[in-house]
Amino acid sequence: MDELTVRAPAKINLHLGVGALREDGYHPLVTVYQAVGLYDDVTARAADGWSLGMTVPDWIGADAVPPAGENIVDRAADLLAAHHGVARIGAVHIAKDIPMAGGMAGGSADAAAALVALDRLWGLDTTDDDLLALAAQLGSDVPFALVGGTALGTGRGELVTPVDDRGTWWWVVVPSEVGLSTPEVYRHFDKMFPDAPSEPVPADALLQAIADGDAWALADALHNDLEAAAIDLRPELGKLIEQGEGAGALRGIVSGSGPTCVFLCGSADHARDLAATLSNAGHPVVLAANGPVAGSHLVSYA
Ligand SMILES: C[C@](O)(CO)[C@H](O)COP(=O)(O)OP(=O)(O)OC[C@H]1O[C@@H](n2ccc(N)nc2=O)[C@H](O)[C@@H]1O
Ligand SMILES: Nc1ncnc2c1ncn2[C@@H]1O[C@H](COP(=O)(O)OP(=O)(O)OP(=O)(O)O)[C@@H](O)[C@H]1O
Repeated sequence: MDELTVRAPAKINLHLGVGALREDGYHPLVTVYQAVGLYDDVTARAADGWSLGMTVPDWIGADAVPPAGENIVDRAADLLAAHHGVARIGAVHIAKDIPMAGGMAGGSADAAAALVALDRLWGLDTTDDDLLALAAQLGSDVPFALVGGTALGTGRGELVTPVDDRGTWWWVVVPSEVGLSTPEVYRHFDKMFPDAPSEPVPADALLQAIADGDAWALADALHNDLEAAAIDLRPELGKLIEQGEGAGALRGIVSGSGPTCVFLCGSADHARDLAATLSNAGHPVVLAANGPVAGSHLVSYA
C-alpha cells in the first residue's frame, strides 16, 4: 500500500472512578470508556524521509496543535519503528476534528491511528498485543482509541476490556474555547480529595444500565470523580451543566478531565434539538454524536 487513511474516534468516560495517587505518579482508575462519532483521520503515504502535516479547522485553531517534531504522532512513529528496527519514513497528515485538550482524547486518537496506519504502510503485521503495549507507552487513553466501542478501563486506564453494548446512545458535546491540562486536573483532584481511597469507585450501576439499554438509568449512573476538580478550576462548567440539564438533557457531565461537557439525550432528534438550543444560547461550538462507534480503523487505501 502506498497511501492509507485510518480514522480514530474521540472518547468520553461514562464512569471515571479515580483512586489515590500511586507512587509512579499515576492514579488507579476504574473507568468505562465510550467511543463517540467525532473523529480525527491520519493519512500515511510512502516517502523517502519523514514529514508530518496537519489540517485543523478554525474552531480548533492551528496554533493549538503541537507542530511536527513535538506531536504525539512523531512519538508513535518513533516507537513503532524502534520496536521493529525499521526506519521512520513516510509523509503523514492529521485531519483534526476532535476538540483539543478537552478530555476527549484527541491526541490519543491520533497516536492510535498513526500506529495502525504506519503498521500497514510499513508492512509490519504487529500483533494486537504488541500494538496495545506500544499504545500504553504513548498514553493511558491510547489503547482504548485502538479498541473503541464501550470498554472497561483499569490500571491507569490502559488495561481495556470490551463491554457488550447493544445500545445507541446520543450525546451533545460542548467544548470550551480554552483547554484544561490533564495533569493539572489530576493534581487539583489530589488537593481537593487528600483522603481518596486507593480503590476507585466501581462501575457496577453503570454497566447494569448499559446491559439494560436504559437511558434514564444510564443518566443516573454517569459518574466522574474529576468533575469537582474541573469545575473548581472552571466554575462556568457547573453553569453549563445546569443550562444543558435545564434545556432537557437527561444528564450533563464533564468529559474526563474536561473542560468539554457532554449531555446524554434520549434520541437523535432530542440531541439535535438540545444542540440547537445550546447553540442559540451562544455556545460557539456544539456537536451531536452517537456512541459506541468503532476504534481506529482503515477507511481508504491506494
Ligand atoms: C482523564 C483521562 O482522559 C480519563 O480517561 C485519562 O486518565 C488521561 O489519560 P492521558 O491523557 O492518556 O494521560 P497520560 O498521557 O497517560 O498521562 C498524563 C498525565 O495525567 C496524569 N494521569 C493520567 C492517567 C492516570 N490514570 N493518572 C494520572 O494521574 C499524570 O499526571 C500523567 O503524567
Ligand atoms: N496530535 C495531537 N492532537 C492533540 N493534542 C496533541 C497532539 N499531539 C500532542 N498533543 C498534546 O496533548 C495534549 C492533550 O491533548 P488532547 O486533545 O489529547 O487532550 P485531552 O482531550 O484532554 O486528552 P485526554 O482526555 O487523553 O486527557 C495537548 O495539550 C497537546 O499538547
